[in-house]
Amino acid sequence: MTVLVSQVNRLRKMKRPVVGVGCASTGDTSAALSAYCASAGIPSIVFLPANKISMAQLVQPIANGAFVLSIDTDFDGCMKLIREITSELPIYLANSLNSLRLEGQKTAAIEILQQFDWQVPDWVIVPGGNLGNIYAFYKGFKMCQELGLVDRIPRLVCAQAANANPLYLHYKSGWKDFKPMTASTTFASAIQIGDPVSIDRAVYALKKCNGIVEEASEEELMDAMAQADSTGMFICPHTGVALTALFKLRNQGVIAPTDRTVVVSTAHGLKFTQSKIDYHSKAIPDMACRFSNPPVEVKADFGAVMDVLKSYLGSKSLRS
Ligand SMILES: N[C@@H](CCOP(=O)(O)O)C(=O)O
Repeated sequence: MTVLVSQVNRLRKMKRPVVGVGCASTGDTSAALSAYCASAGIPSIVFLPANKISMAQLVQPIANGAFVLSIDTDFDGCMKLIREITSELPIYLANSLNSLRLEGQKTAAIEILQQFDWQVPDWVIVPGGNLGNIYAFYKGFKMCQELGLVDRIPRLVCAQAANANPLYLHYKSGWKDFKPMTASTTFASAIQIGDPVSIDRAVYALKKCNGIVEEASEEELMDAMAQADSTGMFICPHTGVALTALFKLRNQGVIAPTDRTVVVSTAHGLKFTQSKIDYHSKAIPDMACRFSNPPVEVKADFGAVMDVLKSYLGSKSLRS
């Protein structure tokens, strides 16, 4: 996002008619846009689907002084509106159909290679909603290959929530006609997108790298998130979707035990505390919440606390 906002800053200094920068968002793009615009002193305008993003996501553009429109539609409806509005008003569109976003996003691929000392991973798994990221990763890896920094590129996996899986269905149909859909509610709310703007670029990227598309049910993604958190991470539900893809592809033998695999994590878990609390309280209808860790309620009494602790420690020593 800083690449795009820096460019807008430059355009404004050249007296080009850009009054503000706008985006439709499921919560993360809007946070980044409003922060960088606030820093640069540029007005930001964000279109958000009403009641479909977390409180922690909503508060960021509000706090950063963006003009926030909470619109009674889903992300795809917001996206359609912002495209129409930005073609009428001098507002610069910041969603990932803008190639400046992709230029910034592709640096994640370069960082992966650099952090692996230019050893190419075998697989990179990326959660997919509006689908700018999956194309940007391909573009970054391809650029490094063309520059001679690496001699091959990884196979990419795009991971979608089963409730918002137009790319997955397209892949499973053998890349026949793409059918946009109305995405259903998913805990992976940032990828609750049925009509992704970068569909053509994503398909191109996946074909070029012999890529795969996987999907995760609500239970699978929440279980994966809880399992990851129990190792000391604190991931978002979208990363849970990507981890599910890893589990599935390992189980199918597609990804081998020795394959070096990167799972891309796209948001901080603290943005999604409500769904984590609901999971650990087993408060999600029709979900077993197999890895839940509910808090134990106990009286403020020494004996009562000793009892629950002894029982807890006993279960631990039995296991070890
Ligand atoms: N998940 C995104 C959706 C918009 O995607 P973009 O990459 O086109 O900005 C968000 O957080 O808003």
